[in-house]
Amino acid sequence: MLLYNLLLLLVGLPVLILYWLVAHLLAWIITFTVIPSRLLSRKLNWACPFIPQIWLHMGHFRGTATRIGFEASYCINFFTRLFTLPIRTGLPSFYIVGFPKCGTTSLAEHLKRHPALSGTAGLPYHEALSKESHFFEGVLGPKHAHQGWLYRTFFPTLISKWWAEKVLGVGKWMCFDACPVHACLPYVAKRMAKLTPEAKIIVMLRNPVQGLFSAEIMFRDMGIKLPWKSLTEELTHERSLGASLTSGGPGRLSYINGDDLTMFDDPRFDVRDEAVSAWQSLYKLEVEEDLPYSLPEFFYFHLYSHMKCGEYAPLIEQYYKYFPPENIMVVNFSDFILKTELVVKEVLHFVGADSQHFTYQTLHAGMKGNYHGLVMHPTVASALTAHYRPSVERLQQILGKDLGWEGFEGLSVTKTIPQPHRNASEAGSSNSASTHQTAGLPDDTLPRPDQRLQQKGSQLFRSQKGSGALPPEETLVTVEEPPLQAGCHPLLGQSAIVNYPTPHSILQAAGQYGHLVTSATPSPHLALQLICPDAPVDSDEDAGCEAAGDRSVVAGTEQCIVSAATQEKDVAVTTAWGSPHSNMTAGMD
Ligand SMILES: Nc1ncnc2c1ncn2[C@@H]1O[C@H](COP(=O)(O)OS(=O)(=O)O)[C@@H](OP(=O)(O)O)[C@H]1O
Repeated sequence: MLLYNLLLLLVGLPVLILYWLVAHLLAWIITFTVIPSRLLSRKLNWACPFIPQIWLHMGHFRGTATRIGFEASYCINFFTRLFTLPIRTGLPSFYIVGFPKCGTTSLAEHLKRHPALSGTAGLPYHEALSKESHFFEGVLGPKHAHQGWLYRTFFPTLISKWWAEKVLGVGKWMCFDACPVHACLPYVAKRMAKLTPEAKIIVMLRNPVQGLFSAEIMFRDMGIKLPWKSLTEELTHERSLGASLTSGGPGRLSYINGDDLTMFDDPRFDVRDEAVSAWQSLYKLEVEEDLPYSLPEFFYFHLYSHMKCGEYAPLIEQYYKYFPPENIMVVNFSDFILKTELVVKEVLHFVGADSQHFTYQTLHAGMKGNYHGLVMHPTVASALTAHYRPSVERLQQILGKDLGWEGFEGLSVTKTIPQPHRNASEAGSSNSASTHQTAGLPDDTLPRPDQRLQQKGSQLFRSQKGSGALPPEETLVTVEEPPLQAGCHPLLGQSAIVNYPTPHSILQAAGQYGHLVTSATPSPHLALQLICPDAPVDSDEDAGCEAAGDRSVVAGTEQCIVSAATQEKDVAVTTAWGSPHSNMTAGMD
């Protein structure tokens, strides 16, 4: 063994160094003389469309100089990595998948201090690019966000492995990607599972209201002109559920507050149909499919997407769908900042790194925001808190614990939901499906805050569990506009028992499941029903409805009864749907 190492040192190392130098030289030549470097920079600016704004903000000379320096070093770095691909064999053993502004930079910095762990091989001087690849976000172009050989270019060479394992003897070398945007993009878990089915997943979570504000502060601090009015400004036009709802336009932030469904006219929270369908279409992207060309622009420049990033539950469920639960670790930001050392050691243990070789050291908070005394306006904060309540409740139910976030007290923590599984082969995963515990939810059971509500007659409603219909005194509220393309989708033929602890949370869940027909006054007999807005009435594809035994046509729409009565605690949700709809990519080209 000693002889082998000596031989490697004397022969292998000089060869590698020579190879490294040649690769560097080539990368420099290409960067400064050839078109590919322009294309590469264009791809970077496509994936991170705010970058040009940062340069603009710096003024002409400083901006231009920074741009040249940044693009050149980015290209040199990339081409060097590309030319040394044969000695880059590692894909991540684990990921810090997100969420943004939840302490991912700090955690990554701590982990990188372990001699057996390496982050990405991106620009070493760059706080973000040295830890996050943005690969699945399409930083190498919308066509390449699934290609394993390209993904390998983001990770260190065999030299790091050899150094850690053979020279330092600190155990198995591992590399990781800590790109927090990945958790926000619902198609990513599937792609990760395909490339690295055995990988471990670390998810960091923070009070979503704080996370959203932190993101806004970061963007504004970078000089990015955000197309929405700051969250520091007061909320406009609050209306309560009632007669006025009929005149309410679609696409407003809505939430359930006490017994009221409250909506806002505030344009910041305007949720257009296209945005909703575009977001939902991301759940349906296949592993090898090209990313929608307008994805980055849509992602970074719509408050809607940033808000969606804070609705952690359906996004986290993607990971439970494609990875075994024992491979997923959830870190609460509040724990992380209070007990950093403990959490870091837990993470090291989770990923299988020996903490004997690690000495904890206090580090500065990575990506710390410059708030300049700014605070979110209280009306906005309380609206957002209320908006996120259903999703946080759901999250707590998935995790089976109270996250202790301010404004989210008193939510249910009964661990209920994730059960079914995902066919691993569909993701190309080698994991056995039976070992997977996944959310019993469809790919795109996303909260639908953008419903136009209308009073409706009780004939819309049919109770399924037990015998009868709702008690006559129940008033039914139907969401019937807009007939969103993606609103009805995907539970096709599945069924699940979901435990909703209060009638209230049913209302919330109904909001998540799509179009809602439910009682305005929650009661133990509360029921919910989903409408498939434009499923063909006589289509064969409506088998789901038939299986559920309930189907009716009202005002040209097909109704699929989704669930029936609750008896305070349990709701049998038999999902049954009409056909999912086409044109799921509305709003994106
Ligand atoms: N140790 C510690 N204590 C307190 N706060 C901490 C710590 N580590 C990270 N942070 C805060 O985490 C926020 C940055 O999160 P991320 O690194 O995930 O941001 S990013 O998505 O990568 O841009 C950012 O939050 P804000 O300052 O509120 O913006 C950091 O300050």
